[in-house]
Amino acid sequence: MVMLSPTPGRNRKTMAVGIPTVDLSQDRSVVIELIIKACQEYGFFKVTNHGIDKEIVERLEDEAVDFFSKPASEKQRAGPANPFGYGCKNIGRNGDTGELEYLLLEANRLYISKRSETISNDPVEFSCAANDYVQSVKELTCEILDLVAEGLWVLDKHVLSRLIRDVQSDSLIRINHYPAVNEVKEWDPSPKTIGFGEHSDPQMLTILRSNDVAGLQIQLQDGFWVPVPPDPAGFYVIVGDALQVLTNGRFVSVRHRALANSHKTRMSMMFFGAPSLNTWISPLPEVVSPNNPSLYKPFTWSEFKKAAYSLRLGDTRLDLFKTPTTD
Ligand SMILES: C=C1C[C@]23C[C@@]1(O)CC[C@H]2[C@@]12CC[C@H](O)[C@@](C)(C(=O)O1)[C@H]2[C@@H]3C(=O)O
Ligand SMILES: O=C(O)CCC(=O)C(=O)O
Ligand SMILES: [Fe+2]
Repeated sequence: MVMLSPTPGRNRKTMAVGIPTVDLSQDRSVVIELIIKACQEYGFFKVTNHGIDKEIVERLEDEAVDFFSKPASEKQRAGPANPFGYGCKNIGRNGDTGELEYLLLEANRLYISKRSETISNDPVEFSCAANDYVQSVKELTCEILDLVAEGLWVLDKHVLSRLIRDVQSDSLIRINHYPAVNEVKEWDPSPKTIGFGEHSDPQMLTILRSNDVAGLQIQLQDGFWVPVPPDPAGFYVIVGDALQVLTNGRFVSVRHRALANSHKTRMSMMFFGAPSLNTWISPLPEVVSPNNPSLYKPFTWSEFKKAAYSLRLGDTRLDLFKTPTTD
């Protein structure tokens, strides 16, 4: 990873850094080592040679382009997002806003089929595209979680992926659409229209894919923001709060944000891998020892979600679940 000096100019807190990239076709032991390192240092990496068919991605992307190009009154039929459905500018229930519109859906087959009726004039087409995409990215999530378990020397190699494969899994899919900005102020060397404000994802793992328009940034542990170059052929992997807890803080849930100051429309699709609502979340026994006691109180995914939804987007909700001795 090459570290360059901070970008000169007014926005000093942005830095050009190479994003860790994992070619999944490499030798398994190499892949595991790279993933563990990236999750510990950044909570973020890109995967290439992931095996997901380009056509599956493009079908959902085309469906999303059709949806977002509809008149506002038609899109509202799929909204308002509370939290699921079509949302415009409002994020969550506590006053957060951004320069975007989105579709947020539960990532299960029946739910998507039902919801498709308000999203598309051809609900079967939308539903097939979304369900095929979910199935592919869910498989990728599980593959990565199995590699993580192996890399952490966890005895039950599928302990993490089983949570996502569970039929009751609370995983979500989100498609964000950031409209093009007509007028980028020429005099401003670092325009910063916030599309989606800084936050960490509450779930275990997020798989993000975008079109070829920039905007995503991740925050390093020293506070610097790093722009992530868009790569429509790759997928970005984001460690979420739940995986930070399961690994007892060895992995970091990375803070990230999306800027919306491009002349071109940006579109991103996220799969948020989460366990079922009644799953207990606490560090895996293999990452806890007398020298390394649990940093978090056990909680259910439902309790954590409730806390997340009662807070603002940028709040560090994990603070509420730390064991008293760690403060
Ligand atoms: C402001 C909020 C939006 C959010 C729920 C929350 O209260 C805090 C977490 C937010 C977030 C961030 C990652 C995902 O985009 C999301 C769907 C999630 O699970 O947590 C959003 C929530 C949302 O937009 O409903
Ligand atoms: O749209 C993006 O690129 C990021 C959005 C995001 O982080 C989210 O929806 O949780
Ligand atoms: Fe996010």
